[in-house]
Amino acid sequence: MPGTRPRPALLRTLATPRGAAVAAGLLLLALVTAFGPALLGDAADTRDLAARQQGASLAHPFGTDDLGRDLLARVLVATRLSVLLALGATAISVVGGAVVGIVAAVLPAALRRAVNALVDILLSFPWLLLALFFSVIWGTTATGAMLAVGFAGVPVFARLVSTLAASVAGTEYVHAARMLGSAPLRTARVHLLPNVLPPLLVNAAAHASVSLLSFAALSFLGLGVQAPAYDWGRLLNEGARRIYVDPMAAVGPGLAIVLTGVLLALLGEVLSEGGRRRGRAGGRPPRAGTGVAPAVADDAPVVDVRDLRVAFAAEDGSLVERVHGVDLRVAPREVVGLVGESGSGKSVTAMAVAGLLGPDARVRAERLVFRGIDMTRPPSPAERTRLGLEQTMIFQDPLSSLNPSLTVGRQLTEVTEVHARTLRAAARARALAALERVRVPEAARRLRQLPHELSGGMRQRVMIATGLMVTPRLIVADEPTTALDVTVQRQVLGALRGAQRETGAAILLISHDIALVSGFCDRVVVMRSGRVVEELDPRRWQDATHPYTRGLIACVPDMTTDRTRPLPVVEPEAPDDAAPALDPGATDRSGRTGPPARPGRPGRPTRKGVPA
Ligand SMILES: Nc1ncnc2c1ncn2[C@@H]1O[C@H](COP(=O)(O)OP(=O)(O)OP(=O)(O)O)[C@@H](O)[C@H]1O
Repeated sequence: MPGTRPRPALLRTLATPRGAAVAAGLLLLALVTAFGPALLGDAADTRDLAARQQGASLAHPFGTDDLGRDLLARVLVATRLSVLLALGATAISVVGGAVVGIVAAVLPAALRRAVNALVDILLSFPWLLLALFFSVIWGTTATGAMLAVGFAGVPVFARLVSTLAASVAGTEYVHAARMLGSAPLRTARVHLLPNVLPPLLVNAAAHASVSLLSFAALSFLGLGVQAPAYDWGRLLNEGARRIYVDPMAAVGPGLAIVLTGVLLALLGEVLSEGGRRRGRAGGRPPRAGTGVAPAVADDAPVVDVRDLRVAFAAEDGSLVERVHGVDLRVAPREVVGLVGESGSGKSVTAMAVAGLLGPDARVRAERLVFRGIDMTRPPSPAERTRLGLEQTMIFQDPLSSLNPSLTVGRQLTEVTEVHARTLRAAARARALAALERVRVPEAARRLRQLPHELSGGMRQRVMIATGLMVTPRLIVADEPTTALDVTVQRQVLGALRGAQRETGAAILLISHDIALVSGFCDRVVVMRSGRVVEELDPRRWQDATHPYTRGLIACVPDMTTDRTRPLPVVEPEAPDDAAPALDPGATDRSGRTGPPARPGRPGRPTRKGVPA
């Protein structure tokens, strides 16, 4: 219903029949665990030699044991020890695995490989075998068995956490948070944990079921809980001796183990279902914040690039240059279009300007300056803050640019928290105004929603709204409308234009669509194979001199185009085999010096269908 807040995903999942059954089962299990020993302790321990080894009856549904004690009462009382030991073992596995996984993720590559290799070796052993091995080390006590089962599960979670941490750490939004100067602990808390925790919890619930079974197995073998204490494994052991005479003596504790195991496994599925309902994505959150006084004169170029060269390491370790000496200047408030076929180096050029190329990129330039900041070297903390406040990036896929686990409002207000320490209420009011200005309907409700709950066009407008949280000097829009239909494209471009007028920012609009760029930009820079081939005034296409530009323009149909004939095609360029590689003095974004230069082959084709 419009205007009402949607129920959290987990609540919606619990409202399903399976969710409700799991919730009821967990409640029952919790009640028996909490109150079983107090309510049934006497019945479970009262000996009645006259009634020893009885079969199932109304008075004793599971029968009695060797000393005439009621087996149903004993199974119920054993719930506490069985469940708590399984949960304890699971906690050891999860915490131990998380520590090993996170430490492995931050270790230098060689050590990380060593830890991962050890984890792989441990994972290749059958789990119960590992548990038996550890139980010999820790001794045949209940605590020893808990430690054994717990430690046997550590490699499982170590592998899971290191994989999750590595995948989240490589996302655009974590990269952006680092660029904003967010402290490592804050980045871990705000971006890593919320994305790593849900899959970790899902796996922990499912793993608790395995721990329960393993624990029962150890106790059954006499390696777990020792007399006079008892858990389900021990009761099963005692009952198994009489299984052909009184089957219920073994079936009773067996049922308790199986039902609880199924319940915990279903809990994992319900949590996982809740996670799926929330949707998933990766990406980069907005750069936002409050305006700061510009550190350079307002009429100085926003972007000043001369002879920019960017290379990446090929698989054989050689460096392959992808951008070969690009010159680019963007004046304040200027809207510059960067067009060219796929792989022509548009995005790499823009990412170099924004300082967002990863450590695998080797950047060299005579000049690579964003508003007085030299982008060829790592920024100082003050420069990092300015970059966070003065640049806004809008990518093609907003779903991958927004943190899937944070609400729209939280992401819009992020930088105000990091840099400006604005009060949360003030930041939210600003975020609401920003959403309204880019015409996001029901802005107040949208602030509370997660990115996947918005349409593609709306997400893109949220990205543009992030630019309105600050006073950006440059908005880099990398194919911002490619994934959208034509009507929504117009709305998004309108929002972008509005944001530009309001903030006075310059725009670098990247597109392979020369028709779109010509209607939007003051100037168009045409790129091919990592080089700028021509710069044009979009109102004077007829002045284009380069055959490639002329070819691109000829491919755009107009009202006079003969629809019976195929559109012209731009001929592909010969592969750039002779691409020069960087010299050893080239630096990557972290200031490291590059390896010796060696020429190599470009890895991607340089041509894609020219836009119609
Ligand atoms: N991290 C990387 N490692 C290796 N090569 C890369 C990397 N990033 C980009 N490249 C290469 O650099 C070249 C330019 O890529 P870029 O993404 O800038 O092209 P583009 O013009 O933006 O194309 P598209 O429109 O398809 O995005 C391509 O050959 C690409 O394969």
